[in-house]
This record gives sequence, structure tokens and C-alpha cells, in this order.
Amino acid sequence: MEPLNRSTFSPLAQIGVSAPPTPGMIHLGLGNFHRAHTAVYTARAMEAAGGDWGISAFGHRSRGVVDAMTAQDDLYSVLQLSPQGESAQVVDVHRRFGILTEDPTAVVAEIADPARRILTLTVSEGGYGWSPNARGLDLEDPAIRADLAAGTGASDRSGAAPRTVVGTIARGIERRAASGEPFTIQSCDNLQGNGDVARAVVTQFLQEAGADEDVLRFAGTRAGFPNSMVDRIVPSTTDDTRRSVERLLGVRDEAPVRTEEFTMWVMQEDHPGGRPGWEAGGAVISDQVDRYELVKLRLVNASQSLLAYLGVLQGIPTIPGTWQRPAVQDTVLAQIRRDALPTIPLPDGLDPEEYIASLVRRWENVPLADSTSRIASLGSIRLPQRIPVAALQHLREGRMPHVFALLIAGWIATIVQPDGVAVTPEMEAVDEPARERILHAVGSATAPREIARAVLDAGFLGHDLPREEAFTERVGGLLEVIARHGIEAAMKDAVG
Ligand SMILES: NC(=O)c1ccc[n+]([C@@H]2O[C@H](COP(=O)([O-])OP(=O)(O)OC[C@H]3O[C@@H](n4cnc5c(N)ncnc54)[C@H](O)[C@@H]3O)[C@@H](O)[C@H]2O)c1
Ligand SMILES: O=P(O)(O)OC[C@@H](O)[C@@H](O)[C@H](O)[C@H](O)CO
Repeated sequence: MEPLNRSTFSPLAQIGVSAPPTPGMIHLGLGNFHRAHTAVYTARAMEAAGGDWGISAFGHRSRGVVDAMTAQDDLYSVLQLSPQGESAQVVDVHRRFGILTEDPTAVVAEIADPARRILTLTVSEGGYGWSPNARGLDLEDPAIRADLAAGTGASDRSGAAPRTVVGTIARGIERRAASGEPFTIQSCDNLQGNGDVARAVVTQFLQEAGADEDVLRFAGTRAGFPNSMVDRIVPSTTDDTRRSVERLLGVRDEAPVRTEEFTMWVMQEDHPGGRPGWEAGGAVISDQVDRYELVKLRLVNASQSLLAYLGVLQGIPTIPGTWQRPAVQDTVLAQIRRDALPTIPLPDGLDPEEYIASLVRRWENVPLADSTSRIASLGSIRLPQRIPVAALQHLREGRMPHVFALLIAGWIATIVQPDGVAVTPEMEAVDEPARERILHAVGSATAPREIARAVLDAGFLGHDLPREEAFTERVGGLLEVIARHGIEAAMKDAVG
């Protein structure tokens, strides 16, 4: 099979148009999501409205995608999977590549370059250096402390390269301030108020590092940090993905992405250096992004997390496979209708029943086969964005969010694996970066109620939730049911 490259790809199978040689944007976090989402909107925007909006893209650590795309003349394909069928098309908008951790100064130079007007980010919730408990920069993080100690302008002289995303952006902003050319930092991560968080960490970093007044003024007045809600399920690429692309396009692509038909991007208008006409790809400009973000985090992501823990605890490898169980459907819909929806001020014009129906179609997507262990991973980073604020709202109004309590119990069961919980291969595949700290917090406790109390009291879901004694008790009770009688019984208990 011939490799994908400029001589083998057919423009008929292309999404949008090819970008011109000089990039107008930078992207940090060249992984799967960006290539199935922002890059696709950008290719369509340039087709409809033109513009030099090619992308200079940086992976974080791994060379996999960067090397594969470089060998393929910058090209890759997007495989769209649904019960109705499959299709594959090629995207051609990336013009330069790099690896942030190998050469952070290249990113600093890119941000300083007046030809670039936007930096998009998919560096995951953990990439911002944001501490939800401190509601600011995570000053406990040794890498951030090292970047701060190096200073900003001074560190350029000392030659110490930044190690963190926020340190790199701050250094770039400092250099850009010298030219005064406006710049936008467009977060595309699943964080509530993702633009506000990006603005907060960059500004605090500059202040703590002792940046000049001119730089702080530039960051405050000439830099945009629009909030945005992004939504498209993009599971990891597998050999099946590559084989499907071969079958559909007749070429070998080493770095395709697989995704669903559904795609959504809602953003604030705050792009002082201009932006691609992303509306052409279906993006929505709105002043109600905060509402869309809540809809996304609490209906899509919180349901996905629940499905994931219910799945791994039952040894089911995929989200659609988990959804097929009737008890799971009742539990997920109960979480959506009773626990999540009442906490969300809905955006104007959004019909909740239509939205739920579209969600159900997404969970039913057997060909996409998103994996339960992908979503069950990183719970200590993902769940704080999805659950505590909504749970607290119910508790303070005198209601118990039973299914949220089950979701937390499912996460604890997956990570701590108390006696009585049958360990499945899917549970073993869950990547939880806080596992050691969670087990340390649990210490010698063996009773499920004690385990739940220890995990919540340690602040993994913030410090306000554990003050709600009844919630801790409910999580502990459900953990006990999971350990003694299994997850089916716990679902029945939570749903009533
Ligand atoms: N995959 C999806 O379905 C999806 C949907 C909506 C939003 N997102 C957002 O996109 C992010 C990335 O998802 P993906 O599917 O592309 O994942 P991925 O694993 O394919 O790529 C993630 C990228 O972020 C980088 N990264 C991870 N941790 C980092 C850190 N601490 N500092 C800097 N960079 C870091 C990785 O190295 C990689 O380049 C998610 O965390 C989420 O916020 C993903
Ligand atoms: O990407 P994260 O880390 O915020 O969460 C993992 C999944 O929930 C997420 O990737 C979803 O698939 C996505 O948010 C759907 O749009």
C-alpha cells in the first residue's frame, strides 16, 4: 500500500482547502482532538473565507504524530464513524512542526512572530498549571516554581528554557509585547471558563515572575483569551483506524484520527489579531459560552465519566457496549435529568430533550467504540471539572444527588479496589496519575465508608464537598454496595 503524501492524495477526498505556506496560527498539544476539531474548522474556514491561517503545530513530548505527519508531507486523514456508515478525508493545514519539551524556545519565537495571530491549546486540563483549590497558578508544582524562579526577561539572559506550558506562553507574550502586535490565546480544553483560566495563569505567572509594566499592560489590553466550548468525541487511534483509512482512501496513513459525525464549537468573540471564519465550519459565536460549557461538562462529560466507571467495573471495554445495558441507560439518564440538568442555566434556544436525544445517539455509536478505560483515566483531574460544583448546588438546596454520589463511588472503587470489588482488565488499564496519593490518603482503611471519607477529606474533589457530611456518607454507602453486592445493585440503589 502506498503511503499518504502529496503525490498520492486526491484533492477530491480533502476537507476544505490547503493552507498557504506561512502559518497564521500556532497550536500546542498536537494530539488527536485538535486534528479532528479545530484543524477541520480551519480548513473549512479558509475554503469559505480565505486567509493565511495555516498552523505551526507542537506536540508536547511524544514524536509520534509529528514524525508521521512530517513523513506524509504534513497530511493526515479524519475517519468519521457512525452506525450509518464511514468516510475518510484528508486535512492539509499544518505547515510546521515541533516538540514543546524538546525546544520550548521555538514556541517562544513563534509567539513573538507577528505573522502568527492566534495560539490554540489542547494541552488537557492538567496542562494549564491551574490549581482548582487555590483558584490560581499551582505554586506547589516544582516545574512552575522553576520557571518562575528563572523569571521572564532575566531568564532569557540566563538561557534557562521554560519547562511548563504557562511559562512558555508567558515568555512568548513578553517577547511579543515588544512589537505590540495583538494576539489571541484560544483554549480548546474541557475546562469551565477555559479562556478565563488561561488568562489567569498567564497573568499571574507574569506578575509573580516580575514582568515589566509594559508587558502586563500588553497582556491585559492587546491579548484576547476567549472562552470556548468544544465538543467532538475523538478516541485514540488504533490499527483498525489505519486499516479503515487504507480501505477507504487506498493509501497508508500512519497518523489518522477517528471521530464521530457530531461536532460543536461555541466561542466568545475576543480575537484582537483577527481569526479564521470558523463559522463556515459550523462554529457559533456566542455571549453565552459559560452556559454551553456547563451543558458540555455536566451532560456530555459527566455522563461519559459515569458510563466509563460503570463499564470498567463490569469489565466492558467500550462506551457503546456499556450503554447497551438497560440498567446503565436508566442510571445515566437519571444522572442527566435529576442531578445535572437542574444545575444548568440553559443557553437560549437549546432544547434539552433534543440535546439528550442527540447524546443517546452518540452513546449508541458502536463503530466509534470509544473505550471505557480512556474516559475512566485521569479522574482526579477530570472529575473536579465535572461534579463538585453541581453536587454542592443540590446539597445546599437540601437534595441528595444520588447518581453523582454513585459516579464518585465508582471512581474510588476503580482506583482503590476495596475488598469485594472484582478487578477487571479494563480497571487495570485506567491511568490515574494521583493513584499513589489516593492510596496514601486511604492508608490502612479497609471499610468502604472509611475509604470514601479518606479520599474525599484529602481534597481530591476540592475542600467544600467533604464538608457535606451526608454526601460523604452516601458515597461511602454506595461504595459498600459495590463491594458487597456489585455495581448492578449500586445502580438500583442510586436510581431508586
Ligand atoms: N479527545 C476528545 O474527545 C476531546 C474532546 C474535546 C476536548 N478535548 C480536549 O483536548 C485535550 C487533548 O485531547 P486529545 O484527545 O487530543 O489527547 P491526546 O492524548 O491525543 O493529545 C493531548 C495532547 O496534549 C498534550 N498534553 C497532555 N498533558 C499535557 C501537559 N500536562 N502539558 C502540556 N501538554 C500536555 C499531549 O502531549 C498531547 O500533545 C483534552 O484533554 C481535552 O481538554 C478532547
Ligand atoms: O478530554 P478530557 O480529558 O477533558 O476528557 C476525556 C473525554 O471526556 C473527552 O475527551 C470527551 O471525549 C470530549 O470532551 C467530547 O467532546
